[in-house]
Amino acid sequence: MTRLLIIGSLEAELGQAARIAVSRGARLRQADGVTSGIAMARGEGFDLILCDVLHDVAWLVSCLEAERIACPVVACGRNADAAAAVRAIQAGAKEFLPLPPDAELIAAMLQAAAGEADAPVHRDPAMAAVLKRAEGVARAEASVLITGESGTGKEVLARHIHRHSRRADGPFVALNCAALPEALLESELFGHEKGAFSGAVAARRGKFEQADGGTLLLDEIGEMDPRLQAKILRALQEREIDRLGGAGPVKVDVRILAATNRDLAAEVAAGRFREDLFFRLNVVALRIPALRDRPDDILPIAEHFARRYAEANGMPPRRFAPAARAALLGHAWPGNVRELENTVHRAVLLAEGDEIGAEAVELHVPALRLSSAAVPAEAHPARAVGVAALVGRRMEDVERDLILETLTHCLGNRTRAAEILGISIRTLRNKLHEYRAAGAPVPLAPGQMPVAPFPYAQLG
Ligand SMILES: Nc1ncnc2c1ncn2[C@@H]1O[C@H](COP(=O)(O)OP(=O)(O)OP(=O)(O)O)[C@@H](O)[C@H]1O
Repeated sequence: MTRLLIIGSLEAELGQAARIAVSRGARLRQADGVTSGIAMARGEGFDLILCDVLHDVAWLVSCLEAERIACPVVACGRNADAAAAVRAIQAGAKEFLPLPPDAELIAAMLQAAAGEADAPVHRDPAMAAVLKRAEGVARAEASVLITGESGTGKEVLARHIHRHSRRADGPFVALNCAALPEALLESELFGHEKGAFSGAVAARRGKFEQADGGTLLLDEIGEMDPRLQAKILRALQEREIDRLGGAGPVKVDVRILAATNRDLAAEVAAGRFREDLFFRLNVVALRIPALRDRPDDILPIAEHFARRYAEANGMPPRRFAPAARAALLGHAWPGNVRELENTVHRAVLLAEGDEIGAEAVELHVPALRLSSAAVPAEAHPARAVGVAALVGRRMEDVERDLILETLTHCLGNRTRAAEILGISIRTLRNKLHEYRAAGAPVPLAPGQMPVAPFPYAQLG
């Protein structure tokens, strides 16, 4: 069920939108203004916020960002209000919904917000077996530990489990445990009272409370520090949590799914992960195979994304030419489905003609394999590589591989890659020039067209 917050008066057209949303199964809350809307969003989780452009959409988006409340905002307004629509999109709204509302458009929006479009696409027997097992355990209440390389679809599988569970009508809440420093992660998980620490200007419910009656996915759980691991264990055992600065425990009814690309058993053996929490989470274990180990999935998933990105860019759907299919099938996909998605997205934009040809399918040589025989294949992608695996390699090779891999991850976006790497754009460009001169494949910048004969041979 999609949890929808409407900011604006429900009289007239917005009320019509609300009725359509409810008839499509959304759970609706309404706020009269941005301030009361933010207060609600702090307390409960929403999948989508619909905000009338009569209110300050830019302020709404920046408040959500400042409070790290991840929720897409769709602005809506009367048809004639084109300037307001442009302003809303510039302010960070995901889309603009013209009023009076179109029922199909609202249905599509709700579906996208609920992540329903991302039901796992599959054809390979290896993946079918994982999904069958997942559906089998979905209706139980046990915790599930989902493992797999980065980008294999662990979150997609977690949503699938939620949808097949008895909690399907409750919220699905996901939190990436690696994305926040420890102190923030703690208040994000358990919430805090007003004044619990400097900067806690208002009380806030944590993810556990937001997920009450539903499912909480703790992504990248292997990155969580031991003190928080102990708190998670207590939440699992006692079914209650303590808000930071709170007066007493709060009961929560949450099913926990955990995901990691690490080998948690090895982390336990190394003393970095609590054994008791591991056993508690690992009641059911699901391992998603790497994409290269389920080759029959490659084309169906590629076709799925080709359709989706053509539609999103207002282009007609096109098929892959035989040579493009062969190229997709022949690649090792170290970045798994995420890499395939990015590759297809780019191919849809680059392809000219009636079919998507091989020249539009840019496959990056897996950076970590460029130079080193010392790094085992399963050590890819870079995030999964322990420092020990790098021993024996030259510093400048590791640096080059890291830079190229980061750039690939950012779809060639130099600014973003430099930001992630913590270097200046100028340094990045200089290095890319060097690599290109040495014959390494440098990913194109977005919008940069490849020149024959070698699509990567571009200025950095
Ligand atoms: N079977 C699939 N069908 C359709 N889309 C998929 C499938 N598997 C993954 N995706 C898409 O690939 C991308 C990566 O998936 P997801 O975020 O679930 O991976 P992950 O394993 O959780 O990654 P990470 O380890 O980085 O957290 C997402 O955009 C997701 O929608």
